[in-house]
Amino acid sequence: MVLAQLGGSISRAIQQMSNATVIDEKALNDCLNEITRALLQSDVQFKLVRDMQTNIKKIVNLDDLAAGHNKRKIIQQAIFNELCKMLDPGKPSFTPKKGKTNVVMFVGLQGSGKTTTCTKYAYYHQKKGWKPALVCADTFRAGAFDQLKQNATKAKIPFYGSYTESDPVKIAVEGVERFKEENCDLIIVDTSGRHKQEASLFEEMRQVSEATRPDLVIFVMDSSIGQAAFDQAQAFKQSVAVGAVIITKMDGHAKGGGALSAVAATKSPVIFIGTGEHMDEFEVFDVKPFVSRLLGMGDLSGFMDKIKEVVPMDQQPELLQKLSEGNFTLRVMYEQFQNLLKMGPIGQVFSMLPGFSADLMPKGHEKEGQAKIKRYMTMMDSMTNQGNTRLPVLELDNSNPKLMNESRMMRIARGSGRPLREVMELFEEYKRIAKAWSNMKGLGKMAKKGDMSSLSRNMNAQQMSKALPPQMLKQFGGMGGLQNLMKQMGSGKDMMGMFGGGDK
Ligand SMILES: Nc1nc2c(ncn2[C@@H]2O[C@H](COP(=O)(O)OP(=O)(O)OP(=O)(O)O)[C@@H](O)[C@H]2O)c(=O)[nH]1
Repeated sequence: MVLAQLGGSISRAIQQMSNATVIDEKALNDCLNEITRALLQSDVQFKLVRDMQTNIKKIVNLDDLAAGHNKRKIIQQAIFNELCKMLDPGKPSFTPKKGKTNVVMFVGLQGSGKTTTCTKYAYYHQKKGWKPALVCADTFRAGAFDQLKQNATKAKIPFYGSYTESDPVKIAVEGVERFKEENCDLIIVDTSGRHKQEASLFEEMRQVSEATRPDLVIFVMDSSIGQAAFDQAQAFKQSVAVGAVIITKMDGHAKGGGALSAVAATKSPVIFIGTGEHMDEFEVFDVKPFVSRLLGMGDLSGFMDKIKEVVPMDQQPELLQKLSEGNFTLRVMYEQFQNLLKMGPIGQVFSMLPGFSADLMPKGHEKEGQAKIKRYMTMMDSMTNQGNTRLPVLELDNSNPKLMNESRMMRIARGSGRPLREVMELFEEYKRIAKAWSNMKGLGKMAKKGDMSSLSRNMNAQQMSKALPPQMLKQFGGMGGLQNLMKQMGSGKDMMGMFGGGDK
């Protein structure tokens, strides 16, 4: 069961309980049993699930709730809170301070994605203006240094390691010293992984940790680890002071419930998740939006954050303005293509913008996607604009598709050296994106005002579902999830409303 299915099962259990004529002990028990089953099937540790059930029962004392109390909402709130609690140990992890020396050590089993994650972590911070550096203290796996070196070179991050030295402690100390001298503010030490928990791995890890005195130890865990997650995470925690967890391969078909167990075992928060093999397939992990999404309640603020992340700062107000006007000219499309190309694989995120479907930059076919976009841009370079024509109509700034008659298309094809068929394809693509864009008009206006709750007042779920790109709608848990989210926004007060619905 992948996490999305887990969310679906929990939401269904809540829904079933809500459909009961009276919410009594039996309805509550049925609901909790259903949730327990779903969590266990997702590899969440038995004890955690049992504790969750007990806690909910303690909070929701049906006998004490006077008539008129909204029992359903109280139960729903309790479930939401308990899930958040499972993922949130209650104290934040150490946060590296920019400009100061921070040493961060990565630990985990072999193949968990540790080396890849070290580079992702470095790259993430580098993009935010940090000066990261990578030290390869993995002398166990032949090729580990080459892998780190390759990744680091690609991301232009300084690295340190050795082909001949076999003592990981020595390499770690030398590397950390070197980068301290070079004033790097984030020194990342990658350590060896082994096939399974073994004494020598833990001893080596402990020695590296003792010698380098890291400010933070991050435990990297593959999301497919299953029920073994709790014991494994705990074993690492007992040897070194694990302070944070990163879960990798969340893009796969793993059950993912092990994440919940790892948090409990290490009492450390999940700080990032890995969502692919690429350097930037790496996301900051936030508990509440994650649980909201898990329960199919969507994460609208996440969408707006993503716009902020992918669109350059100086273009954001302009983009929101254009979104709110719904006036999608070819020039707007050209500019967004430019952004998309600059971002490379992160362009996946961009596909959350209206119309910019994943088809434009399909996962695993980014190169082809980029080539197509470049071809489109070459053709658009041959369109009339202020710089290259004295004609009264500037094709690039026009949003009327009727303007593009055959003679114009032929001229563009000739000018760009591309076949007419491709120019026609470009216009089809443009019309499709422009339509999706115009549907977003309302959302753009509200986003500009910063008033998300007005969404529910001004748009119904049906309109909204049309306005959203399909993959985003999916993320909200489809039409049902969107309805729930909008109800919550309607009440706008607290998380309780997220589950929507009338009183019982
Ligand atoms: N799909 C997917 N693959 C990932 C992710 N993170 C890492 N990988 C892949 O997992 C495999 C193992 O990753 P490594 O970084 O070599 O693992 P490691 O834990 O450093 O292994 P050792 O150095 O042997 O301990 C590689 O093929 C990575 O590309 C992720 O988030 N998603």
